[in-house]
Amino acid sequence: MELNVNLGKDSYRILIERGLLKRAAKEIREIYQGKKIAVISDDSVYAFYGESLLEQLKEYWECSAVILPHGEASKSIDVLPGVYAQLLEAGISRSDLIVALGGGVVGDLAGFAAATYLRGIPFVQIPTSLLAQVDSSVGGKVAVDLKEGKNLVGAFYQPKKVLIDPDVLKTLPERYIHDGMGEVIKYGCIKDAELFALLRRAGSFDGLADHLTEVITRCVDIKRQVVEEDQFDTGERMLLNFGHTLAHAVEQRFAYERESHGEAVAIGMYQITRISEELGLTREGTAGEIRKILESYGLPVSCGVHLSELKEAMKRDKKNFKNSLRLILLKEIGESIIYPSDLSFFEDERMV
Ligand SMILES: NC(=O)c1ccc[n+]([C@@H]2O[C@H](COP(=O)([O-])OP(=O)(O)OC[C@H]3O[C@@H](n4cnc5c(N)ncnc54)[C@H](O)[C@@H]3O)[C@@H](O)[C@H]2O)c1
Ligand SMILES: O=C(O)C(=O)C[C@@H](O)[C@H](O)[C@H](O)COP(=O)(O)O
Ligand SMILES: [Zn+2]
Repeated sequence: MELNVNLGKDSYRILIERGLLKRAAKEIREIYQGKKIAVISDDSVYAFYGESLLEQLKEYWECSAVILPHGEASKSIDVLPGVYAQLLEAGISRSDLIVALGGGVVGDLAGFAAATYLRGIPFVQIPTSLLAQVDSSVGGKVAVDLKEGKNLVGAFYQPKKVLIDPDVLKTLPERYIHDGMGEVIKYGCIKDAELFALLRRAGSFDGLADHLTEVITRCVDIKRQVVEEDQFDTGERMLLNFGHTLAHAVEQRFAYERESHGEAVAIGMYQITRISEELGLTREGTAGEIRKILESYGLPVSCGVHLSELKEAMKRDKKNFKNSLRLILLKEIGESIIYPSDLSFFEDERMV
């Protein structure tokens, strides 16, 4: 399966195919004929796929590897100087290439390093987690976290190609299968009632086995369309942030150590829909449907925190405009809207 992201001079192809990782070098050769490649990965992913990828790449290029500890802590601004130093040490120049091999943490960090090192060098995404395959590897949002909030330093910087091999999900720990399903369910909620129904029928990730490539493709295709329409997040693209105003605040509240991103998005989607349904902004019964599907895919819907504890972080949401929050709400499953509001939408004493 092949999709083309049409963004003028920043256009690129996304390939989705089982076994694709085994011919990554051939695919990269189609867009890159330079001298050196630096692969950025994390220790867990590298242990499974790093050496065999480097072996392939070494047939054509001089290769080096930057290997970070796995986990969200590696997506910190404090990690960047070490990454830049290793790129310099390997002699990576503007005409060389970075390959991001890993989940969303690696993809976001390596993409931001690529956007900023020497004022920008090209990069390729090889996403290995479900979340990265359905969401983070596409669209060019690259970023690092600050202790004050998620993704607060970043750029819009598109990859030159995205290589998605669903076979690598066989080694993904169960927690991160669930985590990725948070974003998959998000796509159903905001834009694709049919996808939501398919997920509900399948009932669990194992039940989706026969549809996995189709589900990944469907999510990526929604993201492609949205990004083509609004690359820089000034309108339509904000819909992809459904659940994220609360999610990012929950992640920050526990210093990125407790809820994973997909878990926090699950909590955010359910809780904001619960409130908007109470306010009569969302069709009755929607929050219950979201809760049911999230739970069936092993995701949480609450985290035992008062909304008052999340407000400082929500003030830093990137969608905020002139002191007003822009919330993403559902009218019903499959139809989302941008709803201008303020912090009074979130009652201090409510527990989420
Ligand atoms: N840029 C975007 O548009 C975008 C979209 C969604 C999420 N994100 C970001 O993505 C990050 C979360 O990404 P994630 O959920 O992939 O987390 P992650 O990158 O930490 O990966 C999860 C865990 O799975 C391991 N792993 C990954 N692939 C594996 C594989 N195939 N086999 C074995 N282990 C594997 C990793 O080592 C890690 O321990 C968050 O920082 C979030 O903000 C960005
Ligand atoms: O691509 C987008 O746009 C998204 O909002 C996708 C989100 O799933 C993702 O978590 C993104 O990184 C959030 O962006 P942010 O601008 O809220 O930091
Ligand atoms: Zn997200």
